[in-house]
Amino acid sequence: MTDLPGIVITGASGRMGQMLIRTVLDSPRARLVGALERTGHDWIGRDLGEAMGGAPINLAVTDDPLEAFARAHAVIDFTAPAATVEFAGIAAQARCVHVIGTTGFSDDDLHAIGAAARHATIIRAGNMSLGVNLLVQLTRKVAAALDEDFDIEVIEAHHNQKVDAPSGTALMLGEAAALGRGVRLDDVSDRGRDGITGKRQRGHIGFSAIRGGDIVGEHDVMFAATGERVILRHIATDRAVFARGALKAALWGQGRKPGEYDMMDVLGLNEN
Ligand SMILES: NC(=O)C1=CN([C@@H]2O[C@H](COP(=O)(O)OP(=O)(O)OC[C@H]3O[C@@H](n4cnc5c(N)ncnc54)[C@H](O)[C@@H]3O)[C@@H](O)[C@H]2O)C=CC1
Ligand SMILES: O=C(O)C1=N[C@H](C(=O)O)C[C@H](O)C1
Repeated sequence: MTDLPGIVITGASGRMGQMLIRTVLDSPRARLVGALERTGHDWIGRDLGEAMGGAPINLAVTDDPLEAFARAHAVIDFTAPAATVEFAGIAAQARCVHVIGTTGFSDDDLHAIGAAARHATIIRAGNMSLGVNLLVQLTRKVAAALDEDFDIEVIEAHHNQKVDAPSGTALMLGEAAALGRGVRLDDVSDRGRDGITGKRQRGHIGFSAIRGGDIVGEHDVMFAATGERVILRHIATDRAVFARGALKAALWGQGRKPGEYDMMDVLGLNEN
């Protein structure tokens, strides 16, 4: 039992944090060794099981990442960009695998994470579900097969608490479409259309974001031509799909050499 990889969950009280804690506690392949929340949060110092509304599990929620990461083999982190950048440096010092599900990073944030990955095993993906990672591959293939007569639009829908747009998944899908077309997403991306936008430009990739209620996560990639449309779609109805993927990544990362990996590596979906 004690030989099982020890996992720390950051953002313990969050939507994903709680799902991840349940997933690790239910797993026969890992053990939960820490739960982290931000300083000042009312869960700090409380027993995690009780804070989640159940029986005590003899594990207190902490706000000290140094102390928590020191006893972990992996940290699973679905929090916010600033926190994740800080955790990347600390996880690298502690020599534990850092699984990053957080989205909404700036270019500077991504640069800092890349620097940490010189000394640490980091697995980062805007979506950890098997279905979305398959959809990414399909998107690249369809974009390569259909020419610019097909306008590409990425449409995503999420719950009303989400703070970033486009979603991390939408950006993964946009990158895949751009790769399939042999262009850079930055050169063809259309975001935030409003007002007199002018006609759509041929070859551009558009993004639209819907926010409402408790939508877990829905993504369409539309290829729209004159007279026909192809639509690739993924609908997540349960956050467990992300948590299972993240735990799989944490276990896959054990003993792996330092570097930045993604879920394609974990799932064996990378193609030559
Ligand atoms: N890659 C994937 O498969 C998925 C990614 N996400 C992403 O995960 C992130 C979190 O999503 P949710 O759980 O819905 O958000 P949430 O707002 O419910 O949870 C975030 C938690 O992080 C905590 N936190 C913030 N700063 C912290 C710090 N410095 N130390 C410790 N804890 C800190 C907050 O207090 C909160 O409890 C978002 O960026 C979201 O887009 C969400 C679902 C799937
Ligand atoms: O914030 C969320 O909830 C989700 N975020 C990820 C994203 O930005 O794509 C993954 C999933 O869609 C849920």
